Amino acid sequence: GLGLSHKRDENFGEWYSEVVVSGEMIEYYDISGCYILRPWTMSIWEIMQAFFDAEIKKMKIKNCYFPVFVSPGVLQREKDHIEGFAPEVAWVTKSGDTDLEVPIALRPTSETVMYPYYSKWIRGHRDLPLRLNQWCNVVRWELSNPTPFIRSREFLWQEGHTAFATQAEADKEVLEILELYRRIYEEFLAIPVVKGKKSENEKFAGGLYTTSIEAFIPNTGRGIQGATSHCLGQNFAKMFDINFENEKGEKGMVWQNSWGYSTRTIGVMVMVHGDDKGLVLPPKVASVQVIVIPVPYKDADTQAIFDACSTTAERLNEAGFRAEADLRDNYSPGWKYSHWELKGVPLRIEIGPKDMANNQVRVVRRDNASKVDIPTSNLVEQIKDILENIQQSLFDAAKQKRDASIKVAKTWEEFTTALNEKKMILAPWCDEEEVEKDVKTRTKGEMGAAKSLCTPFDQPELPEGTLCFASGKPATKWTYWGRSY
Ligand SMILES: O=C1CCCN[C@@H]1CCCn1cnc2cc(F)c(F)cc2c1=O
Ligand SMILES: [Mg+2]
Repeated sequence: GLGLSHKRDENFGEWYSEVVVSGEMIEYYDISGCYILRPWTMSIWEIMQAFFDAEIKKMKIKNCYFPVFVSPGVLQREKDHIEGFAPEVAWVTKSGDTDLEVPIALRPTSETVMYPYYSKWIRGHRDLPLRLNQWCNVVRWELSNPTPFIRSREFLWQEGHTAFATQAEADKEVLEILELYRRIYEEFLAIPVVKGKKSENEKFAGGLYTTSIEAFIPNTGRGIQGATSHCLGQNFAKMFDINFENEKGEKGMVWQNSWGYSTRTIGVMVMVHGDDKGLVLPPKVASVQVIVIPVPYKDADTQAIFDACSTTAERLNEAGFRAEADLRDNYSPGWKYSHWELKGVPLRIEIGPKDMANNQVRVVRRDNASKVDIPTSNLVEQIKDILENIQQSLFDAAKQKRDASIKVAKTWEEFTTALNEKKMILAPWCDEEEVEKDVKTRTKGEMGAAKSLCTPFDQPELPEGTLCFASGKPATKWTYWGRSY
């Protein structure tokens, strides 16, 4: 029968795996770490993509498509970029039963695929800025525990790759893109995130600096990187000889950025908003925002009830909402309620004989199960208000839970206590790499080590003489720490 067999607060991992399948988002696949993305997932991905694609087009960024295959030569061009990642690279070694002369890698990211051509295309300052993006899949043969959306061997993302004449232009774009990522999380997925800068230890090794948005999963007490926007500096320009002649005829290397977000966003949304009845979709990304369900009664006029349901769905769709009527005659109303609750549809409309007689419909919210009767005369306006209210209250609830998971720690004792309480820890840090490595060593365990999540742009006051929680040296900044995905 319907209904989940795992409770969110009892066995989060089992609950998560079951809810993405029962909600018809994911189908497990016969290759470990690979998942089938069903329409219920793709519609969410497409809604976010439509927003982000429109926004980058306003910034004059153009879409392109580079091959998925990478020749080994270029992939290994950047030593410290690739060394740590080598085990994750998947290789094509045969065609048919013939070995390839040279094995070919599948792109884990496209810097090394694209930048030899950036070198070719960029000659003079008039060729700048060059700003390209691609929507594609990438392959990373992850070895640690695969999790739908969160950690898979193939995933969908967009990757932006831009080149500028000056560092100032690059710095500015890094933050413009990061703001778009914040909007995806906070305005569409109703998930609060922290904007900040990654530590030297956690940043993209091939780049100059990394900014990110960090989310938090209170149930597991783990931070999760939501999206990244890197300034690559001139590192890749040096490696791939990407230079240009400026107005004065001088040769200079370009300044580059690369930035991406992936289908991981959807997994974070499931974890943050889901409950024991299944998915809970924020209206902004719900492919069905309102499901209309007929409640026929033995001697009532069933056809009239079904017609009222179709009309109600039509009126809502004409008003720009995404509504459907579930008129299947082989399922009971009760079965339909559970089914669409599992799938996380934000709003249910029930229409039975009494509702018909009173020219009203019964509206049930998925987030708080509240019921209200609405006169059909004022339907569109009230549905609009309720959906906006659901979006806002999902965000508010998630923010309240996330804020309750943040703890300030000024000493090692307070830090480890908060870590064991599954908190996201805000601590004063001396910003020394060795100290961060030391924190990882000292917190190693079966739950995984703690690491820095980001140094928030929004820095609290740091009183003179505040000491680092881990080293006792003078602290220079507040940084978020925690276990992470
Ligand atoms: O994070 C982004 C945004 C989109 C464009 N790329 C950057 C940096 C990607 C960092 N990264 C991340 N993972 C990798 C995995 C690999 F197997 C590999 F060969 C390389 C990488 C790798 O460079
Ligand atoms: Mg990785």
